[in-house]
Amino acid sequence: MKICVYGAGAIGGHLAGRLARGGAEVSLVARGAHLAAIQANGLTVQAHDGTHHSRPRASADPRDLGPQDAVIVTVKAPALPDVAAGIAPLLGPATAVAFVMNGIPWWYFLGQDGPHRDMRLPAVDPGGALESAIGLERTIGGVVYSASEVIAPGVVHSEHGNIRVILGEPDGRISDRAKAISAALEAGGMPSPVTPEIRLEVWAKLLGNLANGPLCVLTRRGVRDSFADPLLREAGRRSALEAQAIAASLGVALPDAHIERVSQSNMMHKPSILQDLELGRPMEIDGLFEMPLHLARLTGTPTPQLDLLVALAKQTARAAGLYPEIA
Ligand SMILES: NC(=O)C1=CN([C@@H]2O[C@H](COP(=O)(O)OP(=O)(O)OC[C@H]3O[C@@H](n4cnc5c(N)ncnc54)[C@H](OP(=O)(O)O)[C@@H]3O)[C@@H](O)[C@H]2O)C=CC1
Ligand SMILES: CC(C)(CO)C(=O)C(=O)O
Repeated sequence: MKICVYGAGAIGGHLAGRLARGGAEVSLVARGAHLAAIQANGLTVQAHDGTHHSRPRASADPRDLGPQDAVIVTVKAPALPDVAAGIAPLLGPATAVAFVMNGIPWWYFLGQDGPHRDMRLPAVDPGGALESAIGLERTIGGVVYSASEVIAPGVVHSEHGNIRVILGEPDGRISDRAKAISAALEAGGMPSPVTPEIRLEVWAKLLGNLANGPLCVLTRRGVRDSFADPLLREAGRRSALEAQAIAASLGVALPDAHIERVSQSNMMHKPSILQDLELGRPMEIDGLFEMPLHLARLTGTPTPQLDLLVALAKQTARAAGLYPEIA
């Protein structure tokens, strides 16, 4: 299977390494020193099951890579407009595009029954660029569990954990194309269930991002160090409860076990949004923090703690020049 990973940093690098290990014809779009290192020395993934080395085709320019069976998009949300502008050369008539990222995805309400059917989300798809360039028909949703970091150009480190990539069609069908991507990932050692309920999985993951993300941005420490303070662990639990209430207001019922799971977390890992702050990269505030709160306001769900923590995290991001100032 011919698969291109678009934005092969921490997560995309891990997935590209897994796909190569499983025998897929994998290529990747990356840039800068990371790309130069991959082109010169190959891609190294340090994971719980060993260190994997591969030599995927790599370029900053999708035109070098040509049409694919599938594209897996793993950029940070602020880079999505670049993907919309650049992806055309990778698309053949039947190319599927899986968005394997955190946060509320741009396609969330498209084709979904309910009061918000077909509502567009300009904060995560400015100007509808992704919808125009890719469209709902090609789109597969994705959720990834893999605490990862680019620790040196060309080298991705993944903290031991219950890694997986959950894939799901926005309309809930279990499609052959999702199963094919899943099989390619699993062949390389990445568990990859295909679910009929991808929106539930989006929220299950977001629960964790909202529980630890704003707090870790404020403490500037990883999850374990932040949650070492019982008061902050309890604050994380309350954020998760508020996120659970937003999901419920949209008809997504997350079991209480998820609250316990995220508030018991002892990950050393620094959430990727904190990695961005530390490295001076645009932060995924809108998809991960702001969009869920927008949906809370839309459904009249009170989120007093998240309102405060996200406002503080946004100030931190603004002060670092990594999130737009209030106009
Ligand atoms: N890291 C983690 O542990 C986890 C992350 N996630 C989610 O996964 C997604 C990806 O995160 P992560 O892998 O950490 O992000 P990274 O920043 O590590 O990876 C994204 C990569 O895409 C590259 N990129 C962006 N735009 C372009 C472009 N136009 N052309 C070529 N390359 C481009 C970036 O390059 P550059 O660095 O130069 O910008 C970077 O190497 C996010 O939604 C994140 O929230 C989910 C679970 C865990
Ligand atoms: C922290 C983690 C692994 C889960 O909340 C994550 O999704 C991230 O780093 O962005």
